[in-house]
Amino acid sequence: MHVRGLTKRYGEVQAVGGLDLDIHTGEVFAILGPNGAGKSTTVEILEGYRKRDAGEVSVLGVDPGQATSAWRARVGIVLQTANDAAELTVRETVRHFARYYPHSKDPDEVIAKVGLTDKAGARIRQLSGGQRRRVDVALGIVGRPELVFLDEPTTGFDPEARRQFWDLIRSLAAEGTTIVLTTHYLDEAEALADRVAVIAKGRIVAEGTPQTLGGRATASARVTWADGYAETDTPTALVRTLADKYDGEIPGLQIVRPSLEDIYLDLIGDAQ
Ligand SMILES: Nc1ncnc2c1ncn2[C@@H]1O[C@H](COP(=O)(O)OP(=O)(O)OP(=O)(O)O)[C@@H](O)[C@H]1O
Repeated sequence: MHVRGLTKRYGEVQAVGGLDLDIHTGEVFAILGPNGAGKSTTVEILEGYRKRDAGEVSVLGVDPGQATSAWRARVGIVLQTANDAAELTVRETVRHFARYYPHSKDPDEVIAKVGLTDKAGARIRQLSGGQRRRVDVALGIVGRPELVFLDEPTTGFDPEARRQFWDLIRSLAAEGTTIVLTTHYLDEAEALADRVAVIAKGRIVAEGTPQTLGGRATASARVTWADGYAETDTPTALVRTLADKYDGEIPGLQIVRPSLEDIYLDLIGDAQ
């Protein structure tokens, strides 16, 4: 996926202002950014659901602005469940969607994969919010897409459901599916993403692996021990000195690098 100079305005609001992005086949890519940063606008343009004002966009080798039904069948989009499906059962809904695609997966396998086998006969309206999100995901993947877009997929999930969902994403990724997700949960980005991009005010302000984003891996470390603390770029040297001083184990030793959230908040703060 290749994006250059992507621009979108809504009247006076510059939602996306010259955004460049490359997402590689088979990777899990997370798009982070504060409310109103332009994430949904960008993703909707990539999905072919929104027109851009300017810029070059290629998704699976096709301009989504000129999308054909053959291209759409290769792209999985996880939307919020439409309420018109409320009276159908989970199995009926997934079967119904499977028929839209030329090479769809077995609906019962997909239901099992999202952990809804026990609820396959339940009506959509009888499901909890988290269970409905799983139906959304089932509908997004039943067509065997090469690329899946997930917009804030785990909002409203309980911790166990989030972990199960992460496993599902990992298993999709292991099958070679490219995954683009937006999320406000930095632990989710860290757990799932090969690479992340931070968008602020319609532009990418940083891009990298969750481990190295914004200089995270080389950022100064905070070393704390029983009798003191220090911020240092050379924690190993400090630990060596302390080990000599204590002649062995350093009491209460902790070495902390900035979390992804620390880095993210710095990046967002700088962009304001
Ligand atoms: N249909 C629209 N008409 C007018 N303005 C819009 C429209 N959609 C989005 N915007 C504006 O464009 C900007 C970017 O919105 P967008 O929804 O892309 O942000 P986002 O990063 O997805 O935010 P969130 O994290 O809240 O979902 C915001 O200022 C928003 O108010």
